[in-house]
Amino acid sequence: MAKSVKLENVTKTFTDDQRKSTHAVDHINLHIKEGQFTTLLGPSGCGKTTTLRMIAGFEDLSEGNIFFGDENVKQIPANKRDCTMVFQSYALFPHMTVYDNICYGLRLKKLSKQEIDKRVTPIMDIMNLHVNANRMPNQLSGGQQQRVALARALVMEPGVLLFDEPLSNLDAKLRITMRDEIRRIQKKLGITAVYVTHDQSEAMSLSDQIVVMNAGKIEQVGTPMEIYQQPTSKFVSDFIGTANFLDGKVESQSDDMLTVQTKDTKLDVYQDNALSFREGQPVSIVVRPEAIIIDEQGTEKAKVTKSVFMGHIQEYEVEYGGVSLYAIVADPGGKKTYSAGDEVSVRFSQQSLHVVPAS
Ligand SMILES: Nc1ncnc2c1ncn2[C@@H]1O[C@H](COP(=O)(O)OP(=O)(O)OP(=O)(O)O)[C@@H](O)[C@H]1O
Repeated sequence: MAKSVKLENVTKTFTDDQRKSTHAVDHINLHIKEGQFTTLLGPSGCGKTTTLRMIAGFEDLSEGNIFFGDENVKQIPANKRDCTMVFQSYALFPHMTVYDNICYGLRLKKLSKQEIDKRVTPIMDIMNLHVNANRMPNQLSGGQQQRVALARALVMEPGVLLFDEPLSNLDAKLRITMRDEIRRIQKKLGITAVYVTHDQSEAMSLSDQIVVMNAGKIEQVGTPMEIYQQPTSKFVSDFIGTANFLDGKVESQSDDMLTVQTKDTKLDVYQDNALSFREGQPVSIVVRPEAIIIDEQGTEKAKVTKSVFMGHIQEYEVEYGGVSLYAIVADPGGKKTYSAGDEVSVRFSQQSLHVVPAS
């Protein structure tokens, strides 16, 4: 049965031979609801794998507690925890057939042959693995091997399913197919999933909840849309999607509206997340590339420095008030396009602007 996962003040400090300490994970708190797909996302070294390994029980906690449902699992060894991990390296047994690999954990649990068949057959159906049942892992493609690894984890019916960058050894196209498959099966079976990746598009497409980590701490937790549209820091805005920043100071605020004075202009920005600001505070306006309207009708003058036709979009770089802005125009066919050197004006689609603290 799917279980919730709660991390309470979880900390991991590694100490090397020279007694130098690394705070890999630094007092994090997180709640993952049962049946939810949560992704830990962040740059290399931010602590995502260490967090996942602590949930799995492969790594002891330096401080804090981890709960599966109401049960504190801190003292429970990995092989006794109600969770299974799918690894980047597949970790299949090379001398066993696909079927035997998938059954391995159930045989260890001493389930009868009928019980094993009852669990394995539907999973092999879902994952389209029957044709390969008698093959050895080295006779399979990378994608097929990862499917076997996933099936082997699923038949255990774990309370929590953990994924450590499971798709990073696959080519780009197969990664997309497999991630769709993982999401479909996770939803169908209602499993609680915790997934580690540094690939933002993977995180966006898979997750109910994204946890953005930076230097051992959690920067922000939210749905993919919240993380993209209402980032709470420059780090998150820059890490998820592409962001331009216009620096300025809060001039005034009322209810859900902030007026920000930048070097060249004054912009009103809706602010609908938990951040609060004071007048005079240095801030940055996050401007997504698709929020920039380029034409000749506005008063804010800019100069095109780069223009690239990409088929479905036109990419621009424009020089505006000493800042280089990256802009994209969707569906450029039929719209006027501009070339490097053209004088244009820029406007910003107000709905897509967002304010974060300057640092
Ligand atoms: N066994 C260890 N001993 C010492 N330091 C470690 C150990 N494992 C991880 N670290 C350090 O802890 C920090 C977090 O590492 P972690 O592997 O959790 O990051 P990550 O976000 O998963 O990175 P990546 O995407 O590169 O795998 C890093 O600074 C790393 O060097």
